Amino acid sequence: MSRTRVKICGICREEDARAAVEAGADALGFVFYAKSPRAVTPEQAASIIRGIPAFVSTVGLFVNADLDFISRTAALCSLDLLQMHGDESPEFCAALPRPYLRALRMRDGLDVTRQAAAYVDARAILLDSYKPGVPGGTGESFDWARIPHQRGFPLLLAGGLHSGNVGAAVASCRPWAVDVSGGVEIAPGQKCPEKISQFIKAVADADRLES
Ligand SMILES: O=C(O)c1ccccc1N[C@@H]1O[C@H](COP(=O)(O)O)[C@@H](O)[C@H]1O
Repeated sequence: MSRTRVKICGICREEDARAAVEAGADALGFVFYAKSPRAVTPEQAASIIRGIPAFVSTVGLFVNADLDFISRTAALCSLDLLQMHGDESPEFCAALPRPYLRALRMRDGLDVTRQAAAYVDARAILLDSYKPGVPGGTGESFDWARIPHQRGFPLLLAGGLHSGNVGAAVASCRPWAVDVSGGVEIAPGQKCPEKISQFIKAVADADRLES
C-alpha cells in the first residue's frame, strides 16, 4: 500500500505554511472564496507560495468563481492544482487552466460513482460532508461506510478530520490522500503546528498498521 498523502487546507499565514511543510505535508491549500473565514487574496497567497519549496503542491480552492478570476489567480500564484468546491459542471471543469480536484458533498442519496464518473479528467475526487448552505470547511465528518470500496478514481477524503479520527478514516476507506482544515486550527485561519504534526503522524501510524 502506498503512503497516504496529506493536504493541509486554509493556509493564511507564512508561519503556517512553514509549519505544514516542516511536518511533512504533501500539499497546501489556499481558499479563494471571500465568504470563508480562511479566505486569502491572490496577492496574499502568491506571497506565501513564493516561500514553499519544490515538491510540495499548491492547491487553489474555488467556489463557483468565474473562469477569468480562476485563470488570473492560478497564473499569479503558480498554482499546481485547482480544487473545485462549488457547483461547477464537468464542462466548466474541463475548461480549467490547470489540473483539478473535484469536491463532492455527501448529501443524502448522492451516487458517488456516477457523479465522479462525470468528472472524467479530475485528478482526484474529494469527498466532503454535506451541510446545507455551507460549501465546505464545516468541521463535520460523514459516514465513511458510504464510500464505495471499488473506485475508479483517486479518493481525497475530507470533512471533520483531526488527529483523533484520521487513523480510523484511513483504515475504513484507504484514501489516496486526506485533506484537513479546521482539525489543525486554533481558530479559523490560524493553524496550530502541534496539531499539524499530530495529524501527519496519525496518518503515518495508520499507514504502518495497514501495510
Ligand atoms: O475551509 C473553508 O473555509 C472552505 C470554504 C468553502 C469550501 C471549502 C472549504 N474548505 C474545505 O472543506 C473541506 C473540509 O474542511 P474541514 O477539515 O472539515 O474544516 C476541506 O476540503 C477544505 O479544503
